Amino acid sequence: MENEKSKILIFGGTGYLGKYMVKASVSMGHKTYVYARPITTQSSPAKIGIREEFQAMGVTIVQGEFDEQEKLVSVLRHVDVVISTVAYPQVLDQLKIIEAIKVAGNIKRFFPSDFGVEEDRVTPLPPFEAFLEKKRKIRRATVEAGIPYTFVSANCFGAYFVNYLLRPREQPQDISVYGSGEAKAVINYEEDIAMYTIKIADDPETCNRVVIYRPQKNIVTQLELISLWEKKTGKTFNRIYVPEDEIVKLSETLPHPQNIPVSILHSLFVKGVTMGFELGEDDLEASGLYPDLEFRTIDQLLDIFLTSPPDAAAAAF
Ligand SMILES: CCOC(=O)[C@H]1C[C@@H]1c1ccc(O)c(OC)c1
Repeated sequence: MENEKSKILIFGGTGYLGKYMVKASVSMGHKTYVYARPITTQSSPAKIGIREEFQAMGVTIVQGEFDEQEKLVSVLRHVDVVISTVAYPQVLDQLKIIEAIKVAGNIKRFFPSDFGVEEDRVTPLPPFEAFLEKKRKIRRATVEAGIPYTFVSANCFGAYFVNYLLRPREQPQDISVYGSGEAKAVINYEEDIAMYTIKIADDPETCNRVVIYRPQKNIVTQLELISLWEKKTGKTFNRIYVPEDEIVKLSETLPHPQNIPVSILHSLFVKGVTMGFELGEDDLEASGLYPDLEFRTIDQLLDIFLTSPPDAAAAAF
């Protein structure tokens, strides 16, 4: 039927953003599949638990590796849309997904694992540049393969960075401020990043486009974020400023991969790259696309932290 909801396959579905993506896909009525590495005796209880949770939600889990092309093609033939949220170490494995999509021939939209800064419009410190170069390689391979795509820049994951910057569970007296603390950053709650992505998946207007998630109310500086948190908690924090030249020095002296997160901090909160370019008339900005959908504001996200704080996480590099 024409307006039947797409069947969605998620790679990285048991990972940090992937879990939000799977839940959004199911809650928005899509038949949802997850391609995940086989469970082994080394698998963590959390990885096992999330699969049981997904199965209880009616998610179809297909266990396999990226180099099992026949299995990839077979599961691709059951779906319409592919969303990849694989972590950085698996970014280049997406070349195998692209090859399988070419063989399958039926995929109507592919979202490679972007979801951060708009990687084609930033020039960060070398360690982050090398990280983004791998993501750009996947974007170019997707276009080269003629696969219908949407490239998403969702900017800063809200729960991730509230935990990273404010460390609410530790209730610290001191909070680090990178650079002046006055650079603007775009911070979106992961649940909304997932919901908008699922909505975009079935929207023909967003095919072969870059979509930027930059709602006006979610643009904030570190100092504004800290002040808002002080107001909500009734606490005051010491701002411990980390000068830009110290951050740059760390990006040059720390061994790989520790030099990557410090370079990302520099881009996001010293240079303010998520607000580093004007949206042009060719750019699609998500918050204006669907009147029935709204991003939660930073204020609302901090309220969530007051009542049921999301767990802290650490990206893999
Ligand atoms: C400061 C530590 O940074 C991270 O842990 C990684 C997950 C952050 C990230 C990685 C890649 C990105 O493009 C991005 O854009 C906001 C953010």
